[in-house]
Amino acid sequence: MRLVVENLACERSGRPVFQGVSFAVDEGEAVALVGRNGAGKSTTLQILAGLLEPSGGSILLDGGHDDRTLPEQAHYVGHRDALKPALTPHEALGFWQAMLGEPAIDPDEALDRLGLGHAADLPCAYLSAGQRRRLALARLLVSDRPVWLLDEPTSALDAASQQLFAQIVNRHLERGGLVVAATHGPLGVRETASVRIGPA
Ligand SMILES: Nc1ncnc2c1ncn2[C@@H]1O[C@H](COP(=O)(O)OP(=O)(O)OP(=O)(O)O)[C@@H](O)[C@H]1O
Repeated sequence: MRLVVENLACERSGRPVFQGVSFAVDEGEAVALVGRNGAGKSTTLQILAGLLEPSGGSILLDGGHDDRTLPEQAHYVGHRDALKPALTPHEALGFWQAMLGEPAIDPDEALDRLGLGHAADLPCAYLSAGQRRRLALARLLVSDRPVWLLDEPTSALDAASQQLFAQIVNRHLERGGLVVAATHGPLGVRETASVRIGPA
C-alpha cells in the first residue's frame, strides 16, 4: 500500500493556506508533517480524512480496497478528542467500533492497553486531558484501518504514555499500516520521514 500526495493546494475562506505539498508514504512508514503554527498541517490531515476539499493537486491510495475511499480506510484522530462528555470510555469505544466497522480488539482490552481500565465506567467529562487523549488513541485499536491520520497525537501525554503511543504505532507499522502525523516534536516512532508544510 502506498499513499501518494502530489502538488496539494488548499484555500480556506478564500485565502491560500499552502500549495505544492507533495509526499509519499509506503506501508510500514510514518510521515511527520512539520511546520510553523498556521502552516496547514491540520488542514492537510483534514483533506486526507475527506473533511476538507483541496483547491488543487491529487491524493492516491494505491493497494488499498478498490471499493473504499481513503477516508473509509483511515482513522482520523484530530486535536480535539471528539468525546461526548456523558458517555463512558467503554461506551465511547463501543460506539466508535460500531461506527467504524472492521472490529479489531475489544473496547475493554483497548482500555486496558491504554491504561484506562480503571476509568472504563466514568463519564468522559471526568477524564484528565491526558486520559482523554489516551482514550482518543484507543479508538485506533478497536477498528482495523490501515491508514492512521493523527493530529499532534502526543499532546498532553506523559512520558510513559508517549512510549506506549510509540509502541502502538510501531506495531501498526510492523503490520503494514501507514501513518501521517502532524507534530511539533519527535514522535518516537521508527521509519519517520519529515515533510515540511509552509516556510521553514
Ligand atoms: N475554518 C477555517 N476557516 C478559515 N481559515 C481557517 C479555518 N481553520 C483554519 N484556518 C486557517 O488555515 C491555516 C492553517 O491552519 P492549520 O490549523 O491547518 O495549521 P497548523 O499548521 O495545523 O497549525 P498549528 O501548528 O498551530 O496547529 C491557518 O492560517 C488558519 O487560520
